[in-house]
Amino acid sequence: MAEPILSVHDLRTYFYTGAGAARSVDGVSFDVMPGETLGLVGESGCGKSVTALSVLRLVRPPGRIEPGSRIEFEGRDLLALGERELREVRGDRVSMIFQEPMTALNPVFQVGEQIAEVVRVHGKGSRREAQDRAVEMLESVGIPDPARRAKQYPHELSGGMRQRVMIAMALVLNPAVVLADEPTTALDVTIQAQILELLADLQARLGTAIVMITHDLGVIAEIARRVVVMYAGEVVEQATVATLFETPHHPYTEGLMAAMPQLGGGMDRLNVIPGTVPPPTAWPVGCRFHDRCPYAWERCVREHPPLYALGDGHVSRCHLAEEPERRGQRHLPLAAQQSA
Ligand SMILES: Nc1ncnc2c1ncn2[C@@H]1O[C@H](COP(=O)(O)OP(=O)(O)OP(=O)(O)O)[C@@H](O)[C@H]1O
Repeated sequence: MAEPILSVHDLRTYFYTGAGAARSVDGVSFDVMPGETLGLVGESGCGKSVTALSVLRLVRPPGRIEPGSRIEFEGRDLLALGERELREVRGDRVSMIFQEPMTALNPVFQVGEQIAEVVRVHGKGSRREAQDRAVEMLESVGIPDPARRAKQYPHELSGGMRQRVMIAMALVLNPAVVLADEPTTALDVTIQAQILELLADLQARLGTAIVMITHDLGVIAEIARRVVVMYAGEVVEQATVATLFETPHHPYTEGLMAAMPQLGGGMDRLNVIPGTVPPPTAWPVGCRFHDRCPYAWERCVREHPPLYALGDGHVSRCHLAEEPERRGQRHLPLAAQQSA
């Protein structure tokens, strides 16, 4: 079996705010294999973005990656690298695509120049070569008339085009891993499908591993092979996409699935998981999902579940792994529903 290209091990990223330590990422581990697409899914506030920012060490104070966390990339410990070595990895070997290209692109530079700059900063070509490379890249992300578009400013492009520019920028140095943080959320559905297709196509051509961060299981179903489900700063389930969709184990995953719009399902109200993600300064004791869980019992309030192995790499942070007969029964009042 191949070695992972990226290994995140027991990652803890805390923010030291006035309200106490926000344990936004709280012991997260997962591996990314070369060339694969791994989905990272969960509701807003579960710690997905902070996980990605931590991998690139872009977390700023009052945020801090806690001692004991380990991030290995191509066999090197990213958390031990000096600033210079880190800059060589960032953008070159590991890059990121952000949700909102308007904030990630510089409004006062032509888009071609911005892509060329990435090439130059990493010493991968002269000014001229970098510009040619930028135009080539714009063409490969499906931008028509790329030489002309390269001379335009971000505000002159549509949202979908800007996202293509971001993708071009993230891929120009042919990185081994791309962290894509909700890259299609701000786009309408048709453009969203085109961008996902583009990413899948580029990945097949370039062999890049993609970590696709999203709150949308539909996106995961379309593009990923394996999926990591996050809740309240932790991994709560991990499986192949096929296993997760056929036999989800964690009640949180079940809830996310029930909330997915069904094809042809009309305008019926979607099932939503009752309650909200608690603030990271006050994760519940026991299972962090217990007050929103349809099956929780006393043990869930007391005992924080470990990641139970269910076979074939499927893991779930739920005591149902040991007491499956409890599924379908509710033993505690559903606090969030009562207060609603
Ligand atoms: N700079 C910061 N200071 C304090 N808390 C922060 C900071 N950045 C993130 N957090 C907190 O960390 C938690 C996790 O945020 P994160 O953005 O990773 O969630 P997410 O799952 O990616 O959600 P979203 O999809 O909304 O980005 C949130 O509760 C957020 O408030």
